[in-house]
Amino acid sequence: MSKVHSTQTHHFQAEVAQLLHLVTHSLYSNPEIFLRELISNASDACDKLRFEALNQSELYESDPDLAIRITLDKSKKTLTITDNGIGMSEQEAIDHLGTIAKSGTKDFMSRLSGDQKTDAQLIGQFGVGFYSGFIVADKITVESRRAGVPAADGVRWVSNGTGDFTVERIDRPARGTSVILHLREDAEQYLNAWQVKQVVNKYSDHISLPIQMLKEVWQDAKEENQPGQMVTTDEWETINSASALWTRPKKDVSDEQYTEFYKHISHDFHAPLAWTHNRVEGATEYTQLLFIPAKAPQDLYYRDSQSGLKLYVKRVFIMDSAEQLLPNYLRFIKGVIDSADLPLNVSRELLQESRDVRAIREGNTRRILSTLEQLASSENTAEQEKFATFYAEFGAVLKEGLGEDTSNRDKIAKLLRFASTNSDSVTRSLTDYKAAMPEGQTAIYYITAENFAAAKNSPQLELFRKKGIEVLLMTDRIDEWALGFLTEFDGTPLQSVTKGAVDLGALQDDEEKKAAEAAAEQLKPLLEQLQETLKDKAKAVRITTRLVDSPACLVQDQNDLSPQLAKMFKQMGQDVPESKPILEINPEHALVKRLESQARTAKFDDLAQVIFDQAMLAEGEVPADPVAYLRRVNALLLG
Ligand SMILES: Nc1ncnc2c1ncn2[C@@H]1O[C@H](COP(=O)(O)OP(=O)(O)OP(=O)(O)O)[C@@H](O)[C@H]1O
Repeated sequence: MSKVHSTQTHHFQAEVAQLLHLVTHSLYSNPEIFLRELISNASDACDKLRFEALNQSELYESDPDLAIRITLDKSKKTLTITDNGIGMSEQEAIDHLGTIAKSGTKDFMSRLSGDQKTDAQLIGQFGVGFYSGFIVADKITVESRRAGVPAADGVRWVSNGTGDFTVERIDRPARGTSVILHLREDAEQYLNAWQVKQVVNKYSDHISLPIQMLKEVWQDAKEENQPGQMVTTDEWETINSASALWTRPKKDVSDEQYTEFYKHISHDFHAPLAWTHNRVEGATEYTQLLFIPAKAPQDLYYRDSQSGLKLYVKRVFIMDSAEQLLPNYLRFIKGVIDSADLPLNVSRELLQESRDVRAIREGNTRRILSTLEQLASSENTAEQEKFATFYAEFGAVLKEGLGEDTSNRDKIAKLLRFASTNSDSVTRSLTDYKAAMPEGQTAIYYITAENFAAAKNSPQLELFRKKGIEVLLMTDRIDEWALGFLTEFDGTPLQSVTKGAVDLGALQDDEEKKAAEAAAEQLKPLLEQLQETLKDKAKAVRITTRLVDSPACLVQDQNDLSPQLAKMFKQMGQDVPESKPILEINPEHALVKRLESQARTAKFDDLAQVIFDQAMLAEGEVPADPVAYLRRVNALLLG
């Protein structure tokens, strides 16, 4: 008894409809990319089947040889891409071919300018996955059956790329998916086998599965004076190299092929900045192909952001995002690891405990850090620019490594770049800083602040400026936390200029020190009165030599958290002990002198509070009671 199946009509998700409109109404500078996209999907579907079949070999049914086949039908004007991968159920076809799940798509859509030419170029680079079929087809039929379900549970999905699509249940004995493109008149060149082979060669040669087409042979004319012609035989021919790209020797892989491969595994539409490809031998054997992307993904800082390493075991795909193979601070790296030692049925839990995995992780880390070091120290401008791009995108993440990866701390520290009082751009390395240190300077000085302006104009830098001592300006949120782990670089201690009392050692002459001591003695009553007035706000009040133009500044006790760090921890939901800053005053400043002269008057209180609040403002912080601050300033202005 044959079942009657109804055809249902569904609407595309709004973003899909928008994308389709774009695909079908733009001019295509690069229509051929549809093949790359559809072959990539077919290859992913085969990888998924292989993985699911590791524990369920019956999913292979009687068809274990995975392949992608392209067939051309000149009379029907169709090009069909068939795979015997995982396939789709009816619901999966509705969900996956009617909505967009891809993470980069929103970003992509937001870049569209409305100008057809520029947008078309963008599509050419980015690819729009399955929907790129509509660049060349005015109708697409997808027929599919999921591995392991009966032939009667096949699905047919049809759309002409406007607002909706239909789905119906069909009988489909073959497992996997066929994407049938009904070619537009202006895309009939893709009925030509030679042309299709060219495109496959260009974009999809790295695919490790065989991509097959029916072999064509030359046939002479049967009658004299008639032209000969190419005829299609019924023998399948593999048209790509069909070996996994990472298994090939480096010299046999071109930059274009590496780039295409990167785009295939990362879904990134930018070319990678750099890659490193090695076969590692020894106690743990594996092949590593690691890419450094040019652009940070949007989810880089999300707790559940996915790592980008695919794990293969002896060329069998095992899993995506094998986060155990890289430390967390290198989570932006994409690539493939193919291990010769791990068991095929390795699970995420097993990976956690494996010695081989630890060795692979360490090997990967070393490689990435040395690749970055090469870019950073290169004489070649293009390479230096690559490093600058890398640093702008991923520098803050790299700093997490100072806390996470003690064994590579020195290597990471060498890669760090900062702005400084001598350089507005983030290009100063600790090595360069050290090399330029004047004699007598015994520490690397830095300041952390909310933003560049607050760092650069901080009163704490006045003395350093006066003495011509360079201070590194750090404005990444993570800096203070990360630098807490870097107490020294190449034997020289790092010292925050906002922590503890200022001690420039040999750089400060004895006279200055003596003058400060004398001032402290003389101003003792003032300091005591200030301390009493500000007891709710300041932990201590003391004289400083670090100020030149400002009356006062705030510093932290050597072991206290800065307000920025305290704020960050609080936002993360952690308990932070309350710590008050220390107010340091400049005995030479006219306002401090005024304060001294008003010591026993009614104005003292207001003046003291204003000086404290202004020191807050100079840090980029808002006074605890802004209205009271304004009232006091106004009273002083009028008085
Ligand atoms: N040949 C196929 N076999 C099985 N599922 C497929 C196939 N082609 C597409 N799909 C399903 O449809 C989804 C959407 O495909 P689409 O190409 O639009 O995006 P994507 O594959 O997620 O991203 P990208 O194209 O960047 O790889 C896929 O994630 C997959 O689940």
